[in-house]
Amino acid sequence: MSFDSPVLETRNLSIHFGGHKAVNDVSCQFHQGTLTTIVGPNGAGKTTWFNLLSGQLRATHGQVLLQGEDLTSLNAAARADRGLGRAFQLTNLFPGLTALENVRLAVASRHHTGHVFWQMSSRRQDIADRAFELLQTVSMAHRADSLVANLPHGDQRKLEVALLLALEPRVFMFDEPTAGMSVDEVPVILELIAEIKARQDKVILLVEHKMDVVRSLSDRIVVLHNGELVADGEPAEVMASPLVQEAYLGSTEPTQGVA
Ligand SMILES: Nc1ncnc2c1ncn2[C@@H]1O[C@H](COP(=O)(O)OP(=O)(O)OP(=O)(O)O)[C@@H](O)[C@H]1O
Repeated sequence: MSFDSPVLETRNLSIHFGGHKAVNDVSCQFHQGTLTTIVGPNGAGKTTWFNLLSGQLRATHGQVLLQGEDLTSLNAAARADRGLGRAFQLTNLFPGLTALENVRLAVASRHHTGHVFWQMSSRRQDIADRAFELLQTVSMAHRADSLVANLPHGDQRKLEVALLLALEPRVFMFDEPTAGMSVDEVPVILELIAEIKARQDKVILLVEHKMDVVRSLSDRIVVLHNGELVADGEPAEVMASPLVQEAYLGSTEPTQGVA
């Protein structure tokens, strides 16, 4: 593969529920070091398209390729193993474990650490150290021993990012990472995403309603409408398009609530 080859690609990706084309013929390429935000009105197909990428849903037709490998027939776990990492709005967290224990499990799973290795104290220390480091990365070290069930929503979302970082994916998929967060917490998550992007070695995909805050982060905006890709380009260009503002974003004010 050449340097310019896309890391992730969808080819004519589609899923039809009965006669309803929830995602229809979406072809897109994503390159290393880029952050793309996916927007569109409610029901446009954003989450369904994410589900098709991560393997929660199987395509009616079309393909998903990661670094040239066709993942279309693989399930979600196998795709995650290949490097497709998705934050799942808290469903990946174990509420009865502490924050640190959650991250430790993610670090151990990344390194396929089975029961025997888990017993080795040096290995266990490496995993614990890495887990604590990741908690620090998401500004959660002071919560290491808190039960996840007792954490505020914003802290749970930050923890979820730590879990994702632990898996060291090639592609990061964030579905509304700031949903339900307080005004104070939003910048923390955005800063984390900006840091991941700054490393220039990942692909980041974002579905996010708060376009005013993510616009500066995005290299590109893809607009879905009725399951189809209707605009794709640099943020300023896409957001300025009257077609996109009026027909697809439902507003002539591009700065608020457009996803
Ligand atoms: N399992 C399913 N069975 C039938 N229809 C579905 C299924 N999943 C999604 N849909 C339909 O597909 C369309 C796209 O839904 P999707 O949730 O992907 O939209 P979205 O752009 O993420 O919307 P929102 O911004 O409201 O989250 C909707 O019309 C939805 O009702």
